[in-house]
Amino acid sequence: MANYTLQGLGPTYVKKNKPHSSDNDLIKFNTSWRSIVHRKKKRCRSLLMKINAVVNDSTFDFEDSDWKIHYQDQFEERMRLPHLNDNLNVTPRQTTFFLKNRVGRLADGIDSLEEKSNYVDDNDRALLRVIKFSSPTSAGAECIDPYCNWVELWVHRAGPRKQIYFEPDSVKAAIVTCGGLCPGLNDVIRQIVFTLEVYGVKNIIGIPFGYRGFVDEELLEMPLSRDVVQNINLAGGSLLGVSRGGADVNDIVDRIQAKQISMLFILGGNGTHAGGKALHEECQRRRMKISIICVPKTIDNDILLMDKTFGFDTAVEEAQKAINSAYIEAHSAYKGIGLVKLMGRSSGFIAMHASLSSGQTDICLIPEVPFNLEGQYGVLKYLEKLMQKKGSAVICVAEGAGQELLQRSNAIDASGNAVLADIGVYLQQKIKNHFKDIGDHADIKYIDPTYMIRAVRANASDAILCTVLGQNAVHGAFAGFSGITVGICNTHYVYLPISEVIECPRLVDPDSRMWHRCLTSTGQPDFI
Ligand SMILES: Nc1ncnc2c1ncn2[C@@H]1O[C@H](COP(=O)(O)OP(=O)(O)O)[C@@H](O)[C@H]1O
Ligand SMILES: O=P(O)(O)OC[C@H]1O[C@](O)(COP(=O)(O)O)[C@@H](O)[C@@H]1O
Ligand SMILES: [Mg+2]
Repeated sequence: MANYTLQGLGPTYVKKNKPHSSDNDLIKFNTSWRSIVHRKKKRCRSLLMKINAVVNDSTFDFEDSDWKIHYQDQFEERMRLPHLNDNLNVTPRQTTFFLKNRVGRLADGIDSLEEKSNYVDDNDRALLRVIKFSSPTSAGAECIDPYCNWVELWVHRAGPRKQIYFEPDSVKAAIVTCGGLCPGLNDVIRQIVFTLEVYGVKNIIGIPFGYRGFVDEELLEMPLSRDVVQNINLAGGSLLGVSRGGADVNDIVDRIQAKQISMLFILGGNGTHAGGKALHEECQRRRMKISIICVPKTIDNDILLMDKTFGFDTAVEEAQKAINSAYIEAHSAYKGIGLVKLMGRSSGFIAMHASLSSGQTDICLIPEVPFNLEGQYGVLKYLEKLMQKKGSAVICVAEGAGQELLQRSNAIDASGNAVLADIGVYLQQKIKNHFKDIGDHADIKYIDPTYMIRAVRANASDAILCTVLGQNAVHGAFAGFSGITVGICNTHYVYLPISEVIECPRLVDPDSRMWHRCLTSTGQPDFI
């Protein structure tokens, strides 16, 4: 039987034998596998891409009875959490974070307290993925080998450890919030401060306006305590302020050294995480005893490996309100079309989820799915049909959608992110002109709720997520980790190395069940 090689994944998959198959089956199987692989390779949108990156540059022989073990070993190595002990000789002490249980009343009327062992062991793990796909053609399948064998992949469980690597008395902790706003920033700041104080930390500061707050002499650090942060979760925004762009890594580390910061909590998205990783590496190079812990923040939900980022749920809830308004406007107008543009520079999660939750979107356009405006199968023709059939229509478009239709400016913002052309205004104009050209009437109501969906305070579900992430960030720092981020994977809270979550933005997978559910709900066809 011929050997065959599956390429294009980074690693080379060598299959020597396939039991119970003819060579013809092999070729067919190979082709379908390859096409899946190619579709997935183009965009770094799936867990599979992440997993395959694990075995980059290596050849996997799936005939080797131990291939799973090798694969898992490499995965474990990749998910290993950087620790202060990697290049410093630091000894731990017993934790100062106690969970006390009231067990009874003593004779003198005083409660007796018992310390419970509710700590997380460094060897505790959470399962990264939980579906066992029986074939590469199963919807949304993420397979490692051509037969889609089940491979358990574990990541590190977050939480308080019995041993800690800092004396709380001598800790100076700093918090900084970078990038754009996101609901829940204040909730995370608040929980970090609370938890630090429970450990016994007294010296806590806030760095104003993102990374630039380290180096701009005019920006003063803000002392933080339970009293200061007590009610900040009642408002949106960030107590500390945010910014894009900013400062040189070396300058920031100089300032960290000068300020004698020993724990740094960085709240931000993929850009911020890239900065956090660079800061961690520079601090390591200088052999500084500092824990740098990131907390992923973005309404776009574009961070790899995690179920979701905080702020996303709230943003979707707000976005849904805009879609509801667009529907009411469109439905009440004579031949009304409601058009809503939502954030999502490279990922369409907000548009997809808001369309699903509102149930009122007829057309959802996201950056991950190309579409034509003109032509027999284009959006405009479909819109004509909708108007004839229903008398009104609602379109939800993500800001990064259809950029190829627009003139690019090559402009970038202070952080180096591309400044996108306005697809909302462009669509509004195109629709208006189209209906005029065909001699029909269309009353377009355009809503751009951009900043309204992220300036609000966190909803209940995000507030809980922020609480857990904020607390776990502090536990991670005391456990001596540095260069890590906190997240939620399959409903469990975990620590991940920063490098693993920012290789590329997480994207909506057009082959996923979620996108297909969105299509089922809107009823829209392919626009290609
Ligand atoms: N590759 C990088 N290395 C170091 N710092 C970065 C990098 N990318 C972005 N930053 C910094 O991180 C901060 C936030 O980045 P930005 O992309 O605006 O937001 P987000 O973190 O939400 O993606 C900015 O101060 C920016 O200068
Ligand atoms: O106007 P700003 O502050 O640059 O924010 C706009 C950007 O905010 C986002 O919603 C989120 O971006 P970040 O995750 O980088 O903060 C992008 O989709 C959008 O392009
Ligand atoms: Mg970003």
